Amino acid sequence: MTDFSDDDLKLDPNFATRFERDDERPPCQLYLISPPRIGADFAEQLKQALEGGPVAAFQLRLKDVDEEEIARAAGPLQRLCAEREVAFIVNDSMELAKRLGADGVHLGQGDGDPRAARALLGPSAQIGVTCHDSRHLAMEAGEAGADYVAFGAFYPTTTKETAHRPDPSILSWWTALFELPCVAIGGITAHNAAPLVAAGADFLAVSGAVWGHESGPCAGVGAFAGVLGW
Ligand SMILES: Cc1ncc(COP(=O)(O)OP(=O)(O)O)c(N)n1
Ligand SMILES: Cc1nc(C(=O)O)sc1CCOP(=O)(O)O
Ligand SMILES: [Mg+2]
Repeated sequence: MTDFSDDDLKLDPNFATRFERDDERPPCQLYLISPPRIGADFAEQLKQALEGGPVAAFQLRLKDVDEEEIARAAGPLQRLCAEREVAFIVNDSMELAKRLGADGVHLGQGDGDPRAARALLGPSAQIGVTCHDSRHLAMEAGEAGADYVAFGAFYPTTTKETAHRPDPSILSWWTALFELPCVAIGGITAHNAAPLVAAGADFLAVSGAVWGHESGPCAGVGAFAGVLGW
């Protein structure tokens, strides 16, 4: 692919200010991300979260946890998701996604090639790719067969150290040009999500605002009702 810089790709200066959601696209949906570490009661917390409102996908994102432990934790969570038709996505490892029979995998820039994931997981797997604040990375991911591209971190977050801070206009730019869904991630709460929805995010990926909600994860999901129009 031709190597454009992201500045080359900002062809229309109006993209910087055009925050009008394309009515042809499906409504923005919620994509839950697990906390980086979970306790024995997490299946109950996930159950409560899924009672709070419609959730399209759940990503098991455990950090500094041994793969066998992740596999043991996954079973009950995967069953809860299957019962509610919530896509169960594994973070980081296409091999673990294969082993668990997950619905898909989320790959960061250092987590492997989406083409290899497709070959391993098959045509129906949902493969997502982190694209930070880069139009170029997003187009590369699309060409490599990703099912969604993820931009972030839109807001400060304590869930993870982040080095990129895209402007919401990247979502408008993406949705004006491509049908492939885009995910917004990073520090998203029910209170700051509106500009991302207006800019065209197909999914809001959220962790801390749900698991850390003062009234629990059911209320944490429910808080998004207004901004997501449930
Ligand atoms: C939906 C979604 N978007 C981005 C990420 C971040 O992935 P990555 O860059 O690999 O960082 P880690 O999550 O592995 O710390 C994600 N997990 N999910
Ligand atoms: C996992 C992750 N990836 C990010 C990125 O920018 O790629 S930000 C992030 C953390 C998401 O959790 P919270 O909703 O608590 O901020
Ligand atoms: Mg990763």
